[in-house]
Amino acid sequence: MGEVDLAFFQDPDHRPKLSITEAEGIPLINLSPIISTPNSISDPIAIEGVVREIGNACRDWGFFQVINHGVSLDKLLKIEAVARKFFALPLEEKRKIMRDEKNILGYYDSERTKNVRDWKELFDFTVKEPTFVPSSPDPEDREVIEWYNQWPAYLPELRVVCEEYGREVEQLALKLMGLIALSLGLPEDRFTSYFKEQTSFIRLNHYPPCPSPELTLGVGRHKDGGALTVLAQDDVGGLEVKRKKDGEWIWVKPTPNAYVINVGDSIQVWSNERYHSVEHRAMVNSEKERFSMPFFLNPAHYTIIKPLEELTNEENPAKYKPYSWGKFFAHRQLSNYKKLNVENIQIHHFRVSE
Ligand SMILES: O=C(O)CCC(=O)C(=O)O
Ligand SMILES: [Fe+2]
Repeated sequence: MGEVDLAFFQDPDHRPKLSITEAEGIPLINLSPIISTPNSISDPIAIEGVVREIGNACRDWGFFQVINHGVSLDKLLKIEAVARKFFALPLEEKRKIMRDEKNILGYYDSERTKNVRDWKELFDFTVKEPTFVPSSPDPEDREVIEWYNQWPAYLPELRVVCEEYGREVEQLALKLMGLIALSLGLPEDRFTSYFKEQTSFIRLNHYPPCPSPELTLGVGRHKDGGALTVLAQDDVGGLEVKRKKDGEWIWVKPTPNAYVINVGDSIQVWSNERYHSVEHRAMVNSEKERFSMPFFLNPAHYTIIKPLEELTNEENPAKYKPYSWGKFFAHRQLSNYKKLNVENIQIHHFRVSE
């Protein structure tokens, strides 16, 4: 990536501010009471405390960080190191495993968010191989296709390290869904069946230094469409979250060996807006490259997403009409390739008007 092309310029309203606000940061939650180690005894009071903290964070912020999360530091360090090696490969090597409209997994360097180019390159891989997804967003089209991972021939360790890491971070994501269910007064396994044939994937993001960080973003403002995102970021920082109470963009200060967790659109709908999926974006800077790694926990493609019956009643009727996760997801993926003239699909398109 050399000179900054106009396609990367954000509209003036959406350009990053260079002064950083981190006065009231997102909550930091210690998961040690729920992560069992061979000698630990689970303490119901401590677990209740964690559930309460998670519920409050989901309600007030839609974002939180977790420490003592059970993912081994060794696996995290290994994947960070191999991600650096991968992005340092010559472009022609990376482009050999380029993703496209049909084979969506692999390398990509021209992603758009809300039709503006993001200053980044990425590598996507799925944790369930193959992953079944609808072939198109068209509701009449019943065809389902299979996604397979693509791995670079010159870096065989990438596959091993990514697969090992994926298994651990998936456990953390599912555990968090259990805690979120409890925080909503539901059984811990309330969401489990939605993820049997999950469409989750992991993304390795590389944000190279950018000569015009005041005009561009590494990822433009957006909400994550799935259930939950479990993000590892390096110590450079750049993630910003739109604070619910006043709409201010807040810098998420990197915490060593912590994950940043955010509620996705699906939880907003399932919870009938007890919890909200919140906008976020990633800034770039002119000096340092940055790496981040989100795990997007997504339901099976055939999941119909709608407010849970347990959380709705006559006084609090469902705020959303049911929609197919697979078709929503297929629509989102397509918009990464085609410059759309209309707004990308959003959950508010299914919102029942009040
Ligand atoms: O890199 C980051 O900090 C955020 C990435 C992100 O929000 C995304 O990929 O959805
Ligand atoms: Fe995101």
